[in-house]
Amino acid sequence: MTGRAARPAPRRAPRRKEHRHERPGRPAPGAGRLGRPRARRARHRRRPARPRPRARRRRRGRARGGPARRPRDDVPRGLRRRPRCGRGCRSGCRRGRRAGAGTPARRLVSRPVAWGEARALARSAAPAPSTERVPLAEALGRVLAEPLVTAIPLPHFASAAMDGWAVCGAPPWRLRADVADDAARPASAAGVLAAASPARLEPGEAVAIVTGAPVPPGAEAVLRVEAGRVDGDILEPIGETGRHDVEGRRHIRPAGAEAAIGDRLLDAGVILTPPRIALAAATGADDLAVRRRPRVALILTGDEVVESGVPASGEVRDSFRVAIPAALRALGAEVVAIHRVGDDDSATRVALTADDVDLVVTTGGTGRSSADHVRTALAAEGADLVVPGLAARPGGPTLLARLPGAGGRLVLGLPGNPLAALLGLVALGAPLLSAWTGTAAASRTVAAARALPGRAHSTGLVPATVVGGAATPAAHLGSGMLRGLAAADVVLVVPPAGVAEGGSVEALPLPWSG
Ligand SMILES: Nc1nc2c(c(=O)[nH]1)N[C@H]1C(S)=C(S)[C@@H](COP(=O)(O)OP(=O)(O)OC[C@H]3O[C@@H](n4cnc5c(N)ncnc54)[C@H](O)[C@@H]3O)O[C@H]1N2
Ligand code: MOO
Repeated sequence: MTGRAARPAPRRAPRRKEHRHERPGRPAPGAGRLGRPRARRARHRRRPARPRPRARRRRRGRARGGPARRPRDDVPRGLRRRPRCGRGCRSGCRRGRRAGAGTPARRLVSRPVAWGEARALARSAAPAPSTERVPLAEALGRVLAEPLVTAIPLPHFASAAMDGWAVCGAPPWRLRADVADDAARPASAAGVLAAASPARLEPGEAVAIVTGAPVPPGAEAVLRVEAGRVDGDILEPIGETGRHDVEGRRHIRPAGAEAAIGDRLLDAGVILTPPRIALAAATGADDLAVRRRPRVALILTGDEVVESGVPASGEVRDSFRVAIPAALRALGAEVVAIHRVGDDDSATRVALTADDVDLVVTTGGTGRSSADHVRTALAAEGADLVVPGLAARPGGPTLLARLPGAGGRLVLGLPGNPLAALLGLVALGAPLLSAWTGTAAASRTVAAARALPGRAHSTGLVPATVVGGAATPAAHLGSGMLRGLAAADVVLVVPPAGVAEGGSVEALPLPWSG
């Protein structure tokens, strides 16, 4: 799947996985003693004739400082590590297995779930959206839970759109002495309201006014200050501009021009952007009903992962601690706790239930080697697999599980390979969280700029750029890479049959591209 063969010797305690599919005497090219097994690719090869001696496994376990392996009997039957494939493969393939009677089907069947079904399962796993009220200052990016209906007209009084004079009838006008220039300038909203009932203008009268101030009843236009000339108490328009202001009855904003009382200004389910928050403020709102954000704990796994600086040979710089919380936030969730656990079963179990959260997201460790603990930890906690794996590449090992207990906390298990993890988030995290926060799951159709080959039995997830409605796959799309996704606008969903050049293909939005 990925170029994981050549992992050089690490500086710190290295991460090692069992080479379950390696043929004895034929090490993967480039794989040193500490190399990750290239042989993971060989899903259906036969097991080695002679399994690794027990003593060696124990030594390796101690060297990594990890706990002794959990006794098999602690692990529910459905998720035990044991040969699953009729051909002796132990990679998790369930070919040739028969489901045992009386055990929940989802636990037994770890066959990857087809794309559409997996997304539907993720949507239906979400609880109904719930609501909270937040001040406008905290509403940015939140999902509006109730329509915004205005209780006042917008604007709620007729006002001047320009600095100048409110005029009534034909020029010349007599400037009313009762209101001086400065007196017309409201010092505050209260000033505007206090000035809201100036005396009625009669034909042939004008009064000085500033932008935003209430126009007196009877005003027919505002003559801009640069388009009028005052001589004593007589006001006249200057040239074409002045005549245009007056004859066009310009520069008065009538009350209710934007909205009448009771107008629905925003629908429930929209994301609150700066102009939407400003619109809510204009109606007089101080807070808004928004969908509660699911609270998320993030668990980063992997002994080899380092979180700062340039990684030494054999170390891998963490790609997720910052990126995944940001992506989850864009999807409407909030990461409230982050745990780093090594390749350690009991630490993974502890982290799964450590926080008071609605959802746990894990990264890495979704495989079935001795260094991967997400599935065994879930099994030991009695979790039910909602989506055991995805018939899609990259991101195939992505899983969705539910822990037992009153809350039925969900766990989204993302693969460790960076592209696979982020696409797993798009694949299952996006539908889960869009149902959870009650937002519309958006996708569109684009044309394939070139033929997109399909892959038997699985959906291809292809980051692509879109220009003029035509999508071109990005370069650098290896499962362990990030350049392609960093350059992409969308993710194409390529069915197993592939897509011909010019054919239509579904394009999923990237959560972070708004
Ligand atoms: N025998 C098989 N081997 C593999 C299969 C398979 O079906 N059979 N599937 C492959 C696929 S596809 C994927 S994807 C990976 C998933 O592996 P895991 O989820 O167990 O992830 P790890 O093994 O822990 O790590 C994989 C890779 O990702 C790197 N990693 C982990 N965490 C981070 C991080 N925070 N930041 C950056 N990179 C990270 C890790 O160092 C590894 O290089 O399994 C295949 N194998
Ligand atoms: O490396 Mo895996 O398919 O890409 O999830």
